[in-house]
Parts: sequence; C-alpha cells; structure tokens
Amino acid sequence: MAVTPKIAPSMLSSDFANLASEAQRMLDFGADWLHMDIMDGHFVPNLTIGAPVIESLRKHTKAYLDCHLMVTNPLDYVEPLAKAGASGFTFHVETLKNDWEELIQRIKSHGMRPGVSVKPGTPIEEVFPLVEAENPVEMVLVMTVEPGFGGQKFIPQMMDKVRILRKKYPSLDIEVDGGLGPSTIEVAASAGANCIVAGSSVFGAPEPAQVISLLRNSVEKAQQTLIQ
Ligand SMILES: O=C(CO)[C@H](O)[C@H](O)COP(=O)(O)O
Repeated sequence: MAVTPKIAPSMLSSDFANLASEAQRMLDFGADWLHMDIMDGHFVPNLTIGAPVIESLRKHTKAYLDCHLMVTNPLDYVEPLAKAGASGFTFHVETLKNDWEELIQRIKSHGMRPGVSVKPGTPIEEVFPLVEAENPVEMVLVMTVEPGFGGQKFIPQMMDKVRILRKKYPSLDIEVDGGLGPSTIEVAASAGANCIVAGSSVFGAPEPAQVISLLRNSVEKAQQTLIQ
C-alpha cells in the first residue's frame, strides 16, 4: 500500500507574532500539516514554544498539528500537549531508556499519534523496536540536520536511514526535517520519505504554494516508482 504525501511547513520559520494567520496562509497554500517545533533549551540549544502556544493556535485552526518534541523529558509534555490540542507527538529516541512503551501508550491514550525521531548521529536501528512493538509508533522522523535551528544545510547521508526504513516498513510514515526544499526533495522522496517538513524554503519563497506543490508532486512521483 502506498503512503500519501504530507507536506508540513515548519512554523519555526513563521512570524510567531502572527502565528494564526501564518498557519492559515500555509493551509491556503496547500499544506497538509503544520509542523510545530517544541524545544526546551536543554535537549537542544534553543528554546521555542510549548503547550500554551499550541492551545492558542488550536483556537484558530482545525489543522493537524505535527508536534516535534526536542525535549529531554517527553513524558512531562503528554498531558499538557493533549489538553492544548496537539495531533501528533514525536519524541526523540535519544531521550529514552526503557520507558518508551509507557510513553507510546500514554500518547495514544491521550488521543495523539505517536512518532519517534532520530538525530543525525543516532543509528536508525534504535527505532526498530518501537516500530515493531505491539503498541507501535506510527511515524519515524529522520532528522536531516542537527535539531535546534531552521535554515541549516540538508545532510544527504541521512538518506541511507530513509532507504533502510522504507525497505523494511513499506507502509510506515517516514518524515524528514531540515534543509528540505526544491533542491533536496528529489533525493529524499526517492529514498522513500513521504512526510516533508520545510521551513525556510517555503516561508522564504516568493510563491510558497508552488514550493508546496513541487514537494507534493515529487513524493507522489517517487512513491509510484517505489511501489512498482
Ligand atoms: O526541526 C527543525 C529544527 O530543529 C526545523 O523544523 C527544521 O530545521 C526546518 O527548518 P528548515 O526547513 O529551514 O531547515
């Protein structure tokens, strides 16, 4: 079964002072999801938003809020984010010891969709048990830059991880994040990524709708080849 493209502008590149209108602008341009980067200033050297901002945005949109938790203690965020209206909850595998089963269970019981993310230096094998669990994650996010900041350069070597995942799990949602745009989408889509996070390439474009459409077309085309 082919996976579907999900184009998720990273709101980290938006004007936070006008978050609701920026979000609506991206949805009007054709975005499927809104990617929300939650950073605690500890797991990564940057501090962004938390549950109060998600709650404020939720009052203005019904869109899927794809929350990426770059935080040291993801368990602490489950209840506040669920109450705030988050849709997806993607935590980092590097933050866990043996408590991932409880974390996934709590994310699901709070009505959110669990995902797991890997930093560039983390072997992809570390997520296999979470994808194959009885109560599994439903998405793997392969970071294609060091997490923490927008506008960095895509690391093409991360595509090996995407290829391994796509071969092993044909119907898994595989997200890529960092440096994605018109010049890097072909390599990511042909490796098998179907959920595309893009910040500066979308927000910085004269015609963001054209970039979103190009990203979607690349994923659709690559998926047709991959399932043949
Ligand atoms: O998670 C992130 C940073 O940690 C951002 O989502 C990501 O970097 C997107 O920005 P850009 O497309 O400009 O690279």
